[in-house]
Amino acid sequence: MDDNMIEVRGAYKRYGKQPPVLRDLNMTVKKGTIYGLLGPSGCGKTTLLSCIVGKRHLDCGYVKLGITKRKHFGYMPQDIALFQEFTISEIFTFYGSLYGMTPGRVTKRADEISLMLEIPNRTRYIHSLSGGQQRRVSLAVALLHGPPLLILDEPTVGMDPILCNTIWEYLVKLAHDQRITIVITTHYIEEARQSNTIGLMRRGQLLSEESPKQLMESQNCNNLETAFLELSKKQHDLHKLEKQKGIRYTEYPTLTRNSSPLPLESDEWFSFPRFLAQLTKNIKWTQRNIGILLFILLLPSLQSYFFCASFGRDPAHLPFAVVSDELNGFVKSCDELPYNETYSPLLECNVPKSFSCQFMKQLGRKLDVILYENLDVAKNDAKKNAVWGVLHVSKNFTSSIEERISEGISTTEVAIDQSAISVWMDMSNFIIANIIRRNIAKSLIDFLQDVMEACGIPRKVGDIPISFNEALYGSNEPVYRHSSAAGFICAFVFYFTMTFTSGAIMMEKMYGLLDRIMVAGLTKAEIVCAHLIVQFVLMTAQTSLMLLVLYRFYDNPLHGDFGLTVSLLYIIAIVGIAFGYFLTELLNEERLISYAGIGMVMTMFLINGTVWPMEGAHDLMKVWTRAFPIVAAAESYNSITSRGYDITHQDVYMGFVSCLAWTTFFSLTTYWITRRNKGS
Ligand SMILES: Nc1ncnc2c1ncn2[C@@H]1O[C@H](COP(=O)(O)OP(=O)(O)OP(=O)(O)O)[C@@H](O)[C@H]1O
Repeated sequence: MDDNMIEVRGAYKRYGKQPPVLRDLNMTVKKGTIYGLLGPSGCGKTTLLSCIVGKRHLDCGYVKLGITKRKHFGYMPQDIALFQEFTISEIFTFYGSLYGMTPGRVTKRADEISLMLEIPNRTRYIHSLSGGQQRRVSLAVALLHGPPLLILDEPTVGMDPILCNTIWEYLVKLAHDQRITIVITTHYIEEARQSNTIGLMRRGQLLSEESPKQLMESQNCNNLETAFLELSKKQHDLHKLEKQKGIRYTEYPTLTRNSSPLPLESDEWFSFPRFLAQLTKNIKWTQRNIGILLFILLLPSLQSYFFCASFGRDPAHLPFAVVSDELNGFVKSCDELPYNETYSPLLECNVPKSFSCQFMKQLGRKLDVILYENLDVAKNDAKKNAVWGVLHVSKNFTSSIEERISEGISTTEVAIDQSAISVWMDMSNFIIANIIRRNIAKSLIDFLQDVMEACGIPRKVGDIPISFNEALYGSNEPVYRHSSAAGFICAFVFYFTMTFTSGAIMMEKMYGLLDRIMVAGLTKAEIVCAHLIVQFVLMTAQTSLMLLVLYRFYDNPLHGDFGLTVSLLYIIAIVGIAFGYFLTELLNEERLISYAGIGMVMTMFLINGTVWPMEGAHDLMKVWTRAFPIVAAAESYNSITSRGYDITHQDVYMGFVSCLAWTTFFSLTTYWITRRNKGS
């Protein structure tokens, strides 16, 4: 190994169940040399490099390196892998900090490399550069810290020949003067003439590893293209022969996943300067995307406002038809009554002239009463959805009610029938139908109490004989929104943190940014901590605004300890973050993560009591849904805010326990999937 910078022996690698990409591959790269790795598209060059830099595990075999630290790599991936919202200078500063360079050294190196690579003004943003310019910046990042080993995946694609030549001259000089080892892949075979060694790769194997001169001599030709063609033909003929003889090409070794260790052990698990570089980058990214930031900050409070302003309020202005036979044929409306009161011989007091008018007066406070003359026309309008229903009062309503009051149990059958109000209703909307029924019943009681009062009888006599005392929890006039608020808040805090986490991670993952910064030495712990800090600042701002809307601007109940309430929200946010990480590892595709997130939050709304109390669910559902993330937390939140319970109450602490359990589950599963993915 002393002389060698890279040794790959017996390397096998495949993705899932697909045919192997590397099979029994051996490779040797000498220190201080340029190794040109050539081969057709899809032959496995990038896969081999990703195993060398430790992005992936080999299935079998090993990679040995002559370096001991990640920052000894200078890695330029095939993708541009640069943060688009940053300037060239900021990119240099970021990577310089990861590599532990002083600001002065970063500037000095950046000046040198920028000159050689003709990098544009360093105040320019990456997104404003052409593809070729971005590629040059990407190469500059790999060269920045002057590492002893450079791994460059197609650095010259899309560059003009003069610049390509300059780059090659520079690389040759690096290898010769500074004994830097360079592995470079390229599709331009002739370009690789300047390498010390050329590895020709085909179908997951190296066909040869020789100097360009030896290679051409051994294949009796004077250019590398023809040499590669000759070797490919020989490999093809050999396979054909082996096939004819019934020899199987190579058995794929039976192995367990991740059976080969990564070539470099991780650096120290946490370095403060690296963490600070990542944190600064995250903060800058958030500042640069002010639109997204405002959206993230304001959406929860806006949703809270929509929730409070529209959800759970009693529906108002519901049109309802009334047909009163008392009026028809006598007067057309209550306003036309010649006088309001009359003496009732039965009750022996002055009572309203028409009880149906008195009843309508009460009903009109709760519904939009529309008086009809004809019952059929009213019913027809109800069928046409013009009114929510029809209420019919008989001709002798007033006298029969009087009889019911005065005669009590001796009331005649006729009076009982004629005092009954008939109703036909559109029952298609559960909530509206029940509210109307409640309003009609309440109006009748209020009207009867009015009559009692007119006759000097205590109003109470007209009430139903149930006394609803002061509510133990909540109010005697319950508001539907209050009972849904807990489920709403918990589900939203979970969803927003999950979305922000998965969005941030996927943004870095998608363009190879995450791989690149990890190859540069950043550890998962540093990435997670830097993310958590930004996430917690945002989450604090989001939650404060949300709480302000819910509890300051609107009267949602908050009877329990405020500190406990906020602690619960933070712990729910942690579950959201853990779930966000879990999804990014499990699904690895933004679209699928969005579907999963939306699916999860919709399910939550259905089973955490936001839409309907779970007391109405099937017995089996009641049991397992309690184990679902955030359901126990929503119950806990409701118990704290509506009932004022403290942490010693089972309903409260079970919410915390459930959140901790789910966080642990998501974290461990994410860790396991991450390790598994490295092997795939
Ligand atoms: N993450 C992945 N999952 C599944 N298959 C993959 C993955 N990455 C690469 N492959 C497959 O592995 C094979 C080798 O790909 P690789 O990118 O290593 O080739 P390459 O020689 O670098 O190609 P190119 O020169 O076009 O970049 C290809 O068939 C590719 O489709």
